[in-house]
Amino acid sequence: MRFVKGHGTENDFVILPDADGRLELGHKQVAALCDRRAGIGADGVLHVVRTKLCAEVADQAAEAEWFMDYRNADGSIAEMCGNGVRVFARYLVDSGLAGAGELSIATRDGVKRVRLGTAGDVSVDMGMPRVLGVSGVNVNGRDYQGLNVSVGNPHLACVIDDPVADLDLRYWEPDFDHEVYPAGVNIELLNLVADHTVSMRVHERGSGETRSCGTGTVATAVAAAHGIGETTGTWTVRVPGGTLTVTLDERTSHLSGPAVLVASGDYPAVV
Ligand SMILES: N[C@@H](CCC[C@H](N)C(=O)O)C(=O)O
Repeated sequence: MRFVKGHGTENDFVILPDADGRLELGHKQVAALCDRRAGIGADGVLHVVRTKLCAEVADQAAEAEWFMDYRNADGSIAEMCGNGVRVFARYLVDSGLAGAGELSIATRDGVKRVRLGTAGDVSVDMGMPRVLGVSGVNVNGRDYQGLNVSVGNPHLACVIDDPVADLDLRYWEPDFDHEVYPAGVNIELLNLVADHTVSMRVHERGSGETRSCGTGTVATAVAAAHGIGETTGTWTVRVPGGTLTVTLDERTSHLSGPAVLVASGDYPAVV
């Protein structure tokens, strides 16, 4: 099975080209591919398949030839992945499946418009994030409150006073409100570190702590802006794997940053 490996600010993905929709990807297969010791290793899988072949998104086929069928490292399915869609676009262009410049990609959260810049950056129109209320989470005995933000997928973004760099999240099993988040949640913990600049750590649903999360940085920007009484503006979000830029306006949000392909090869079998 052919694969390509890529990442966006070290949120890393196994890309599986499957133009004709022949691959049958189950939870176990995805988890085996993403295993960092026994597999290729990644935070998730980007299955590249023609939109018209997938019933769940076939209505997007007129606008977007390719569907980003995203899976978390544990094999679970998510609606959207902000870094994933940027890496997916990089793959389509570098492999000749799409022309450079702007392109549309089908996702479970609808068609996303992506633009490849000349300096290696990839930007995506993430749509209008929705603030759904407030909720709480316990981190190693400390209770934090945050904003419940939908960026197509669910987030709890908490502005906290404790420095995020000092948090020990190695054995953390997020303790969140299951009535608010019946399908699980991605949790962002953030500090304001300068004007419109935040440091963020994230625990992703289905993948654990990752070094970056695109939808998470959008939720983070929304929560940070909310904390200072704003709803629009440009935010720099520092994550363990690099830096992303989020712009919020009255209609939508944009996410921008690097997206690179680092390896390709043949994987012997999908177990
Ligand atoms: N890393 C992604 C988000 C991937 C999906 C998430 N774990 C979920 O289950 O909702 C991003 O860059 O947005």
